[in-house]
Amino acid sequence: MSAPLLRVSNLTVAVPPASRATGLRPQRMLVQGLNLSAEPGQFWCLLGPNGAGKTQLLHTLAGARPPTAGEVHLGGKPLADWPLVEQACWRGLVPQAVHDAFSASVLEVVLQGRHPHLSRWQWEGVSEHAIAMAALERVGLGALAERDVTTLSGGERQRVALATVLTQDPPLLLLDEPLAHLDLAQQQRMLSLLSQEVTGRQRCVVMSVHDLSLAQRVATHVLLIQGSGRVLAGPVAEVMTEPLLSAAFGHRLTRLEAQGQSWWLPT
Ligand SMILES: Nc1ncnc2c1ncn2[C@@H]1O[C@H](COP(=O)(O)OP(=O)(O)OP(=O)(O)O)[C@@H](O)[C@H]1O
Repeated sequence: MSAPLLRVSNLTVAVPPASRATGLRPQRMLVQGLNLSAEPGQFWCLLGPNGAGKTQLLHTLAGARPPTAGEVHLGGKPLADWPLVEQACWRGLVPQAVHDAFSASVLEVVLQGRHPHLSRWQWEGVSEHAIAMAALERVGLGALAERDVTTLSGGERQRVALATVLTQDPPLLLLDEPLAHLDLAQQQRMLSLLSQEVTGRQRCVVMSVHDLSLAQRVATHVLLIQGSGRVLAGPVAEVMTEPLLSAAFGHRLTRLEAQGQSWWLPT
């Protein structure tokens, strides 16, 4: 049997204590003892209140910060054993916000997604341009290919970040609130695009999101950060229940069924 795409064993993610006057206090546990396996064709939504640890967990899964304890395996190999360039062929991370320090065209930025696939001195060629342009068309920004990326709106920049990870085309996509700046129509468009990647191309997505109704629509599996290091990981029907979500968010949440879909409302 082949190794899972992503395997997390006994993972702990902790940050320094919240208050400065706590020199001797232990670290604050965001995630403690997490185990999970994620496979191609699965769409994981990462849920939890503000400050719960979604970003820290995604960055740990991406290898952008070391685990406090435990291990992350990618394709059967510890993350730390992957050379960085090969790691980038396996997983892509779209951070919550991107700050562009320099002017560059939108196409140049999206083309960076191909860099892990090129050898050290190789320039992007016709096929790299075609892949990058196709990704830009998919996010509806083909017409902005020549625009300076620093002139984009927040929602446009977020779609450029998605086009970049589509151009990178890793089997595992780690996305930190990729819908946050998008209007309702663009949210639907990007979600169906990501679902196509999962169901049509057997990619695996792990995406943090605050809109529970959107999560319910696409998730096959859910990671729910419950506080004090507890994280529940499992199939969507087992984790997205009224008692579990209400307890995690500290507010009563109700699921309504309408138009063949589930809608989550605070009550
Ligand atoms: N270097 C650090 N030192 C101390 N605390 C930190 C550090 N980095 C992150 N934190 C804290 O860790 C917690 C988790 O942060 P994280 O960004 O992962 O939350 P999140 O679930 O993504 O929140 P949001 O929904 O608001 O984006 C927060 O309380 C944050 O203040």
